[in-house]
Amino acid sequence: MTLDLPTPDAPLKIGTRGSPLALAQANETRDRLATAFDLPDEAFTIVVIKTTGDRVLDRPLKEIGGKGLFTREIEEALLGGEIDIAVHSMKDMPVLQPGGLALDCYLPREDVRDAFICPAHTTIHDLPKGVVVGTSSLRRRAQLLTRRPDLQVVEFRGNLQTRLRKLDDGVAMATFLASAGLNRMKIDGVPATPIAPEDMLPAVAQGAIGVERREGDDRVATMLGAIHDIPTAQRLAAERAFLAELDGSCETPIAGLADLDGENLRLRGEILRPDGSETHSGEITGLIAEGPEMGASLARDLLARATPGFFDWRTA
Ligand SMILES: NCc1[nH]cc(CCC(=O)O)c1CC(=O)O
Repeated sequence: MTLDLPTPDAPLKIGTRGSPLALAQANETRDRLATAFDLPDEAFTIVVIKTTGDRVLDRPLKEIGGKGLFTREIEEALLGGEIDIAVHSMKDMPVLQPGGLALDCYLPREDVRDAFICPAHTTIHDLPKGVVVGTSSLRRRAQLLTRRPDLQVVEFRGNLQTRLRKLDDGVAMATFLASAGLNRMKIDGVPATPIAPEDMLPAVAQGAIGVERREGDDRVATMLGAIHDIPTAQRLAAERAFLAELDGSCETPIAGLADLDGENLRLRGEILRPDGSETHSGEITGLIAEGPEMGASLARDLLARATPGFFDWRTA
């Protein structure tokens, strides 16, 4: 069977959000496919799609709510045939995809760590008492307040460039960003200090890019198979099973990270109250193949330790 490869006249259409980070991820996907199949860049087109999350910038993410805030419109374009593949930050992806779509191609994972962004200090412990830190992530807010309950947290929406400008303008003294985003955009001069996972456990799937396709699109499935990274898939299988058992999404204070060591996988997980007043963390190690069961089991273990009302804020 010969693979019907895209050409400049019939290019493969790559759907993505329009932020600089999303475009860097789409370009990386294109470059990997072009290299794998020895194709020119012109055999691909990048189609930018605006999502609800991109459109609504004046409200906190948790208020807009709903799953797939950054993905729904892109998935609709995929189902409608306007694009052939969709490139996503796996951190933003719900654990289940809509019917008719498959998300089983992952690029090699970038740095998983959060970075502390602050011109004046290198760790959260050096910040003066009571100063303002900006973040729109409930997880980072809760993890910060666990360690520094004296600090003030303000909502920080917008892409990386917008957030850095807010620091310059003095809206906050520090913020957090995923190291992966900084590395992928190759921007220099950002006052960033990576934070060890022991000090701040990252979000489930942080640093991983997933490429989604239509179910049954065998041509695209074969192409994506050539750029798929199995270790990343093994780690995400455990992390996303952990998330699924907690019924969480990107905007709940949940952290999880799997690492591989030979045949073994170690999964660390953490759940928090948004104000940092209660956290439960744990870890589990086993065979890589058992990652999904380990994820579910660690989640149940943490849930069993949560005091009554731990998750009530979600429906409040
Ligand atoms: N929720 C936004 C989002 N989704 C993925 C990344 C970073 C890149 C990644 O984790 O792969 C970011 C921004 C950030 O956390 O700084």
